Amino acid sequence: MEVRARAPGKIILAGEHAVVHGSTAVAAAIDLYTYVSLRFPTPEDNDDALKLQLKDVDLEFSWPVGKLKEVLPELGGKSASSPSSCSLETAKAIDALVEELNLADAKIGLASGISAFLWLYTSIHGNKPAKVVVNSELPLGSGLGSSAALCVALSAALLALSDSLKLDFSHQGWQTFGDSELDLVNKWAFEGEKMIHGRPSGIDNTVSTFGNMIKFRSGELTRIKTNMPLKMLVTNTKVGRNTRALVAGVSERAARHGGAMTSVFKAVDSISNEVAAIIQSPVSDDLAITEKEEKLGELMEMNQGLLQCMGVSHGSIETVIKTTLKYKLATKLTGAGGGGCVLTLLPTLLAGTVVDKVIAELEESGFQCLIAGIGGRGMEISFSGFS
Ligand SMILES: Nc1ncnc2c1ncn2[C@@H]1O[C@H](COP(=O)(O)OP(=O)(O)O)[C@@H](O)[C@H]1O
Ligand SMILES: C[C@@](O)(CCOP(=O)(O)O)CC(=O)O
Ligand SMILES: [Mg+2]
Repeated sequence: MEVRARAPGKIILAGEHAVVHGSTAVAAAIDLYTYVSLRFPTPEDNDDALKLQLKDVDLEFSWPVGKLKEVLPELGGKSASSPSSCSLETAKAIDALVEELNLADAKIGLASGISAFLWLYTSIHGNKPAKVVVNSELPLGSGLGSSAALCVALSAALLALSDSLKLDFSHQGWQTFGDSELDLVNKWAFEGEKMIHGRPSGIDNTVSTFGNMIKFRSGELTRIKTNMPLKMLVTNTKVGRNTRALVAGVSERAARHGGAMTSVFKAVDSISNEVAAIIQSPVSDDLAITEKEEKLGELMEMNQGLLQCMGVSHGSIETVIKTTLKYKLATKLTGAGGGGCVLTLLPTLLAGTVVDKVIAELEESGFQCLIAGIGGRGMEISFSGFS
């Protein structure tokens, strides 16, 4: 009896960080996924532990259910159908469990992901023994939303085997949920994101759950239908960073310079709305597409300038911007910044040889490039071993 769930990463086309402060942002799912499989042991397995295997970082953890009952006794009988936030007291108890794992300094960033796992698992399934395996096609901690993809895939797998969803176990292959079940997954995933990011806007878990392209503002999503081909080069600077710290840094700057930062966030809001309008407006011919691409490129550059004002750019990001500018291509960071991934708009009529040259030059500088499919599927699940 096993369920497998997958959830995509994302790119933010406009509005990261400002979206935390109430501005509009535009995001799209990408075709790189995080997978979570969940299996409950049979009585013959004689297994009385909750096990978590994180394949990407080659780590495995095991908590005897007796220990979970002792440390998190109040989580035994929570309702999967009503997502709730982790209390301060429970967060402390979970932190203590994670501290006992003695993670190496280089892997300390994983602690928040493991805490999110423990919170989501015990909230939905109490102290039941299980084996959970996680693996991802996304680079972790690089701005492509691996934290949200993890929380969405985890919530989907946990809910799929809970009593609160009625699902067709006999369905072969990947299937998605109805809108109200997707909503429930999204709400639980947001609670997980809170444990990882501190103060997430909810855009990453929402686009990972529902897929496609979305406009997002103050917790509300509007689906966007693209009316133009959109090709982005994603460059991973491979500079590690931490979303929680970057989000907190922007809030601190906003507290120091309230008036200026309010204007910055307002400008970003206008940029995001204009980006969404351009993407959705109908196109008649190649000339119209070129015009739209030029406007999008300009808006990306403006957004990047404002992200720099927020203090989340980085030398490595500036190097990518300078390199792509030589080819007259527009670039902005995506996600939390401070390193991580950068987006470059690839116009439809741009020659393949130019794209190859840009990629070669970026990779010579030690960066890693990929062209991801944009606006695809959201979260899905698949059952195996049911008869
Ligand atoms: N596949 C995974 N395995 C283990 N931890 C993960 C995985 N995906 C995400 N995480 C958790 O999410 C954190 C990265 O989240 P974050 O800093 O928000 O960057 P991003 O969401 O852009 O990848 C990791 O440090 C880890 O705690
Ligand atoms: C910076 C922010 O806008 C996006 C963070 O994305 P990521 O974790 O860097 O993939 C934060 C948020 O919206 O929750
Ligand atoms: Mg994240």
